[in-house]
Amino acid sequence: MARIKFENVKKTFGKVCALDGISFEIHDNEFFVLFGPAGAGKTTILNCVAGILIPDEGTISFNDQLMNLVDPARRNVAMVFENYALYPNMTVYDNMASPLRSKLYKTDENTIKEKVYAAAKMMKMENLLERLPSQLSNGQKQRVAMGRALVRDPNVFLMDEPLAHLDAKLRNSMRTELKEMQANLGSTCIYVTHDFMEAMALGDRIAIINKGKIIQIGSGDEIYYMPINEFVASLMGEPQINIIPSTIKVEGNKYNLCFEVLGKKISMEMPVDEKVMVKIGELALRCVDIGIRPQHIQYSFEKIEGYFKATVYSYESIGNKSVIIADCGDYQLRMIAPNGLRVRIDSDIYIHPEIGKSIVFDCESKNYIVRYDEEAVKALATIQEVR
Ligand SMILES: Nc1ncnc2c1ncn2[C@@H]1O[C@H](COP(=O)(O)OP(=O)(O)OP(=O)(O)O)[C@@H](O)[C@H]1O
Repeated sequence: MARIKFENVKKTFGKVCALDGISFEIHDNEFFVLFGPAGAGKTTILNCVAGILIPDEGTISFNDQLMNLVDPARRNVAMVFENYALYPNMTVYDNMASPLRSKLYKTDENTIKEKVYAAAKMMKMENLLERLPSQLSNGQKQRVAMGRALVRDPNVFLMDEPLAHLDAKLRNSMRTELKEMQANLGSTCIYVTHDFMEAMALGDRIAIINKGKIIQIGSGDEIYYMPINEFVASLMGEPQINIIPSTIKVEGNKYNLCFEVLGKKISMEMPVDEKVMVKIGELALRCVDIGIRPQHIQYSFEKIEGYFKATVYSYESIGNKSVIIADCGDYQLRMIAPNGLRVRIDSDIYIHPEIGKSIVFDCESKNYIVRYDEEAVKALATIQEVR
């Protein structure tokens, strides 16, 4: 298994800059997730590790050994793709055995049998070995593709959205199996996904990629609770974080948060949190974006003191819960609600954001400034690292 290091790696395709001088290091045995929007550069990173692409600039090394010019076949990486890439006319057994029968890894048939059966056991598909790919479900095909990667002892597993084609239930169970498998093998794994839940569930660390740049690297909790900017905050969370453009008015030792809802000025006293107050004072903050997760917005359909009035824009189920979106004028607020409520679109809704759980962003640069309970969140991230 390997430590993998990128230093100032740049890769362009004509005028498109797919990787814009990125640097990062993946630890030995780490499950490292690449997470970001379409076209961010995630697959290009995998292809550079595999040797399918050669960087224009910068270096890639495995365990401090320079890899830029090493042939893909000699890098000993195992790739698992979204489209499985199985040989249609070979049985599951032969598909799984195929890497060990290649010229480079030529292995005797007894050893192949041992390895194929061990991988089949791990992927719980011993009963499928005689079937052809056409006789398998999508989930089973994906297991074969993983099993085929497992028969070798690769430096690194590269997985490009391997669960994307599976239904939600299977995706959940495969997620758990994948994590278990990786822990058992003690392997380095680079995993690309668009799915926030998958990134959180699998990644020892997550790298947020956008426009060929690494925006933030950290544990799921670290990035979720302390996103470096509003872009990262909006990627990390479903439904997306709410942003309320606000100003801070200081009256004596009171800090009031002022914002508009449907043309009406609202003022809420900011709860006292030493770190937040010190930052506001130090930076003389006046204009901020307040980030609040949907689960931290209280609502009622009856008037309540301290709640402000907005209008219901939509109410939609997202599985085992629903999301109410309220129209507040220049912006909308998302909040979590149970399924099965009788909610009328355009009706009044009374809202109370829990400012004491919010994140404060700079309204111009959109960068993170401070959050409530920052010390507790940092401690949580440290506990994770120690684990
Ligand atoms: N062979 C290529 N020729 C031209 N442009 C390419 C090529 N491969 C990738 N690109 C461009 O490089 C950028 C990064 O692509 P990449 O596939 O790495 O993104 P991604 O993050 O994996 O996206 P997705 O999540 O949609 O798969 C994109 O703008 C893409 O269009």
